[in-house]
Amino acid sequence: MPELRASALVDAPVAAVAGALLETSLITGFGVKVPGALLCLGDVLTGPFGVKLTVTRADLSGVSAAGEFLELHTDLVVTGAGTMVVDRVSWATVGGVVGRFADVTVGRGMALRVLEKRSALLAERCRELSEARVVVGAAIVRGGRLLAQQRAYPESHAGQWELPGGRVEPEEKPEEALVRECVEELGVPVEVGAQVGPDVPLKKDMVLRIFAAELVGGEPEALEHNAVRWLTADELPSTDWLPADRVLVPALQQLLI
Ligand SMILES: Nc1nc2c([nH]c(=O)n2[C@H]2C[C@H](O)[C@@H](COP(=O)(O)OP(=O)(O)OP(=O)(O)O)O2)c(=O)[nH]1
Repeated sequence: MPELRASALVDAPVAAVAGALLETSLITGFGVKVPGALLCLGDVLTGPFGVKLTVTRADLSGVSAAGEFLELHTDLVVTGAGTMVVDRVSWATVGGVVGRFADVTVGRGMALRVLEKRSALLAERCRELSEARVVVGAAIVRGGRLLAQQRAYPESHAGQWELPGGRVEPEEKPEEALVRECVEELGVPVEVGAQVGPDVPLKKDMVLRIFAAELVGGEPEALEHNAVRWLTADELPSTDWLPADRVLVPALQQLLI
C-alpha cells in the first residue's frame, strides 16, 4: 500500500489539539459526508467517489479512519514545544503501470494538498479554541459506576444525560469551578483529579473539559436536574448523552475498568 506522511507542530496542549481534530468541519470542505459535528468512534464517513471509512480511533492519541481502499491516521505526539501532529494516509493502488503512474501523479499530489489544508485549518482552530470559554464536567466514579445527571432544560436537550459541572467563571480556576458546581448541582463536596479525554469543542468559543473527581462525603442528589444515575461501563454507549459527552464515552469507560 503506498503511504504518505506529513507532520506539523501545533503550539497547543495535546488535549486541545485532540479536541479540535474531532470537529468534522475540518474535513467536510473536502467533500466528505459525516454523521455529526464531532467525530465519534464507529462513525461512518463517506468520501468522494462513495469511499466509506469507519472511525476506529478518536481520543487523546489522535484519530484514525479505515475502509477497504483507504486508511487515514493522525497521531499526536507531545513535545516540549507543543503537539506534533503526524498524518499518515495509505491507499490500495490500482494494479499495473497506469495505476502506479496515477498514484505518483494524482494520488500523492491530492493527498498532500488535502493534508496541508487540513493542517492549516487545525492550527487556526487551535488558536481560536485557546481563547474559548471552558465548561468543566466531573467524572465521579464509585464502585465501578459513573455518575450522570439528566438535563431538565432546554427542551431540545431535556431528558439527555451529561456530567455534573458548568461554565468556569472569569475569576475561577477550572478545578475550583468544578467543586462549586458539584455543590450547587449535587449538594456534595468533591476532590478533583486529572483531566479525562480531550477538550471537546462545544461551539465556536466553548470547550468541554472533563476531570476525574472523587466524592469526599455525602450522597449526590439531583438539585437542578431531573435525576442522577450511576452507570456501568456497559451502559455508557447506549445512554442518551449530550453530543459532546458521547465523544468521551471511550475515555469514560476506561475509568470504570
Ligand atoms: N455541565 C455540563 N455541561 C455540558 C456537558 N456537556 C455539554 O455539552 N454541556 C454544555 C451544556 C451547556 O450548553 C454548557 C454548560 O453550561 P452551564 O451548565 O453553565 O449552563 P446551562 O446548563 O444553563 O447552559 P445554557 O443553557 O446556558 O447553554 O455545556 C456536560 O457533560 N456537563
